[in-house]
Amino acid sequence: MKITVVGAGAVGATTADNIVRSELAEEVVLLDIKEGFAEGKAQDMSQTAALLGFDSKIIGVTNDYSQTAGSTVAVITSGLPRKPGMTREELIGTNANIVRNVAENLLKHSPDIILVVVSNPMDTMTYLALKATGLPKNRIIGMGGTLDSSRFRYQLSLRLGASPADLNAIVIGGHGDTTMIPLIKHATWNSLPVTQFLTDEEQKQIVADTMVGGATLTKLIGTSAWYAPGASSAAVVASIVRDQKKLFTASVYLEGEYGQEDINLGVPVVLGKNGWERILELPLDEDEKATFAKSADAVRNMNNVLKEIGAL
Ligand SMILES: NC(=O)c1ccc[n+]([C@@H]2O[C@H](COP(=O)([O-])OP(=O)(O)OC[C@H]3O[C@@H](n4cnc5c(N)ncnc54)[C@H](O)[C@@H]3O)[C@@H](O)[C@H]2O)c1
Ligand SMILES: O=C(O)C[C@H](O)C(=O)O
Repeated sequence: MKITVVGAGAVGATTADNIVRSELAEEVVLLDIKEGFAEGKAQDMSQTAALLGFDSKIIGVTNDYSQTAGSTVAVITSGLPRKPGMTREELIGTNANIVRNVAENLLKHSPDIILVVVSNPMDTMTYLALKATGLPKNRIIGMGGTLDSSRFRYQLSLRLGASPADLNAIVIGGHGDTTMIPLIKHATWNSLPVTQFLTDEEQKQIVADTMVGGATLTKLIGTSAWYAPGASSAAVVASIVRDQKKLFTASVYLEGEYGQEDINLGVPVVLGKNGWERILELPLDEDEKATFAKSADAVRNMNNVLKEIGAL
């Protein structure tokens, strides 16, 4: 099996590193547009094999899509990251054309490919990849909710003094500072509702800190994060290539689910060898439904920009 990662920058390289360490495929292809960059990163990672004991091969290529031929999955991380003070949405002008071009090139060489889109603004980039390639909806997956849910579990773990692994908590909606929806009423600590152990004030703070998780790191680091994004992308790939049927929040094309049409938005899905295989409809209360509809409106406005800038 072959897995391709496009973009050998912070997130792409970390994703590839997690994939080879976990031996998710015999061959991993890392592709970047910058001459020699992916080759260098791939060589560096290959030199950890003797220490870490993995057998996966990783090769780096400069914009040569013929080397990606026959990939089962590709993760698209190419494009600009935000700088402190920016929103993810401000990246659309540069990233839309990059993502469109990359998705089309991947498909030319791997007609059965499943695409995992990471580049921001992620929900809109996922929608663009779907519309540009015409791939069946189940084979286009936006990675954002998996990361946001992991950050949500981190925030809960800090307040509760609990292990993040004992916490079950998901974030649905858009992958934006104001569009994500951490579902605290549905979150559990080994099946006990976390709301039993937290004041209203604490719950509000956890939700707010989760929503600005990416912005907080961008301010601290000077560019956006990569360790948790890379681990999240690799976890999504693992569930697909190992047919694990794990439940993740991912940005998928909605056709009536959650009251939404013609939009990619984060909802709980089962990920397996066919891509996203099933959407789980959660029983949302009226407040949550209204917040989800508002999140959809904001993402739809971004999708409309694709036409204005000629990307769709
Ligand atoms: N969805 C998420 O949860 C999530 C999480 C983190 C980052 N991101 C997004 O991922 C993207 C990458 O972030 P990063 O920190 O790795 O940035 P980065 O600048 O470190 O890496 C991006 C890489 O893309 C490459 N690139 C640009 N155009 C290309 C093209 N046409 N073909 C191939 N490669 C190309 C660049 O040369 C660069 O190496 C950003 O848009 C960022 O906002 C999303
Ligand atoms: O915050 C960003 O811009 C990058 C990414 O979407 C993240 O959440 O880390």
